[in-house]
Amino acid sequence: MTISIWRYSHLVLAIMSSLFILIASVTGAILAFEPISNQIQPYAIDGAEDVSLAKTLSVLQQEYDEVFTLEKDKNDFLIASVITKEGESETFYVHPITGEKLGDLIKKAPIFEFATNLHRSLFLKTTGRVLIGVVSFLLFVIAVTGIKLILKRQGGIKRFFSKVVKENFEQYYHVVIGKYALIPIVIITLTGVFLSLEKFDVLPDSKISHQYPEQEEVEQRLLLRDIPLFQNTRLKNVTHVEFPFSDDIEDYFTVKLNDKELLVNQYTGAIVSHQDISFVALASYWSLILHTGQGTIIWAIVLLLACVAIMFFMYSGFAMTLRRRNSTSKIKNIFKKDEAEYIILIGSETGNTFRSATLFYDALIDVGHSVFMATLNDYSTYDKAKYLVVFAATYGEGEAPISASNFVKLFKSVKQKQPLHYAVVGFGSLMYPEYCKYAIDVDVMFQNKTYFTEHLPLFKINNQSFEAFKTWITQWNAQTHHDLKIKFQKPQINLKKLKEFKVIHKSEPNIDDSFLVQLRPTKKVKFTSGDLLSLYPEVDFIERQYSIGKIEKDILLSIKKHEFGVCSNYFNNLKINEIVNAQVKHNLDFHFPKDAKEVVMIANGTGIAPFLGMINEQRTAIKTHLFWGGRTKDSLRMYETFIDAALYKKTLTSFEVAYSQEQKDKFYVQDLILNHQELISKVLKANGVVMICGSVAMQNRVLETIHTITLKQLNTPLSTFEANDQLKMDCY
Ligand SMILES: Cc1cc2nc3c(=O)[nH]c(=O)nc-3n(C[C@H](O)[C@H](O)[C@H](O)COP(=O)(O)O)c2cc1C
Repeated sequence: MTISIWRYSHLVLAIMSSLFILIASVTGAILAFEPISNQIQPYAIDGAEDVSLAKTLSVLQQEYDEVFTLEKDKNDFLIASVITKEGESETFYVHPITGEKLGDLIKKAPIFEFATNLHRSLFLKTTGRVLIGVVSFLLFVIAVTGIKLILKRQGGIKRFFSKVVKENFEQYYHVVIGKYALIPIVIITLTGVFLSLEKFDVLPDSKISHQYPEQEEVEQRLLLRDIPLFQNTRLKNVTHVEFPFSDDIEDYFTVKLNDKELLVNQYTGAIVSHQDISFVALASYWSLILHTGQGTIIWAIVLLLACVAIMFFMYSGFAMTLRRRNSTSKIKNIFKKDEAEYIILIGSETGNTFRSATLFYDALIDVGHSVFMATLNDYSTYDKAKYLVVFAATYGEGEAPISASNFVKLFKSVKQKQPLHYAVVGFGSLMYPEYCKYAIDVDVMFQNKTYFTEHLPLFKINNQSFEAFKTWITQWNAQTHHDLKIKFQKPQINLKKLKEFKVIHKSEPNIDDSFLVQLRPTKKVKFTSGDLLSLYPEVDFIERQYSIGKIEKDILLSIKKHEFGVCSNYFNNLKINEIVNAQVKHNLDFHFPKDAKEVVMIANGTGIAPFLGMINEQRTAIKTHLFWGGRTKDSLRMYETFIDAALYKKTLTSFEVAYSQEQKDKFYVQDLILNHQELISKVLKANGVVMICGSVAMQNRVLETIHTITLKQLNTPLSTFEANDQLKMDCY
């Protein structure tokens, strides 16, 4: 619930101030170019910072008839105001060592002039300045609530920079960019507020006033270069020097340094008055630098990127809100709650779970069932229902998502009139210690009510995996004797992107109907083991993906033939030298981790293909262990040459196999993992990586086993290793 409050404030403030934030960020981005373009002007002199004030002042005195001021501008260039030997009064950039004129003062370009006015006051003078000040403050609050939301999402400060789960483009980049841009945005907005307050004289007065003690007349005047203060002061500490107005002993040099202002007797060089610059003046100085990027190209670039990030946040934030609204308001039931045989109830916070629920709803409707879909918060009695299916995400720390916030209460008070079959599908993320906790709680609630009978055991889905969802549909079909077809959106295929691959080898299907295909690209194609090969059969142009093992320059695929499988039969009927049109999709998250010390690979069935490539490709000294689960010894045969070659080359350290059908008691790859728990915990503890490829059912069992192992051996939940990017999975 707390998450919703933070998200709500974040959104409401963003909507309220969106137009102004847009103006401020666009103009801010333009203005960030001003310090950059100034800095590339040739007025900065190498080593000038360490030149003594004595040197510069005396050279100016020699070169010009009279000197009024020497000051550093916002770009850290030195400016002198003088009367030249020709009697001209001039102000220009000056060389600190030779005293020569370097150039005329930079004039502000009209675009920067315009952008500055719009940025500061929207051309509305005081009203505009107040508005911008308020918007700056609102943006500060938005950034702070954003940081709070990221902390909640990532699971605390320690995990702030750890991996972000990608559910969709906008959500992913909103969080990823947010992690890096929010701190600069907090700085920009706070300094913006400060600068606004300063303009309205709200801050304590920071003006310096000196006491002027009476000075005794002296006969001799020290040369400028002999005045100790000037000798000991480097230009880097000076901001402004004003020469005495006349030769009167009571007219002084006024020297402004970074942290103080001094009056210096022009005859004796004595410091007549010394005043420290106030905290407010110092804060004002730094606010201006941090807000405008004056004098530093790097910070100006950071400011520019932060402004661009704000514009992206506006787009992605609103896109996410629209998506959330669309998915929740999309429920358009054909049947009323008391007419339907199937009831689908959804618990979702950000709307993604609605996607799977809607696909299931459509599939049931397509085969002629009466279905009613609602949120868990709308839980009620259902007169004709026989099945109740819950799709529930988990939020906070194992808590209910917003559309299920009231469900527990309702469940206690609503009594169903007839017995119902139930199934719960949990949506969560392995990044969180309380993986799918809310769905687990809901499942237990059903178990404890006598009028509910379990139709399917609780099924957990990690990161909205579509492959896992399809596995659940297969289980549903088997249990219910349905043939539900999930209609997923056809990805847009660009036929031009398809490449040609020649068939080099194809094995005959083995005892499990699995076979190997070796393909060679006809032209140069970049790929590595773990990438995916996408095919779009002409029947439906629906994408089918296969995990690639790279053997030399060829692609090795391991494919299981399904009786009516379009693609698997297509592959099985291929002849040597035939051409396959397909596209390589890079799967960066499933590449071999070249910087890990030790790697454990776990696969079942055809999931071994990418690992066959990795163990043969790998040339580093990374210890690599492969665990594989298959049905019988015959199942392994076609992979043996690759495994033996890798063991011989020592690119594979160990290979362990679990056969489910070779002995009386079934033995699966997860049992094998349990038998090697010391190795698993040792690898994870040493920052090693565990890679899993194969069926979703195997993946779930293996993850449960590893979770038990890490809890027992390392007292750490699996989520810690997932957040640390030590788990790489590609399951289907
Ligand atoms: C702040 C936050 C907290 C989360 N907490 C958990 C959690 O405790 N357990 C879990 O399994 N998933 C957790 N998740 C992951 C969500 O359940 C997962 O992203 C889900 O797919 C979101 O579905 P929805 O878009 O329908 O709300 C959390 C996500 C966020 C952003």
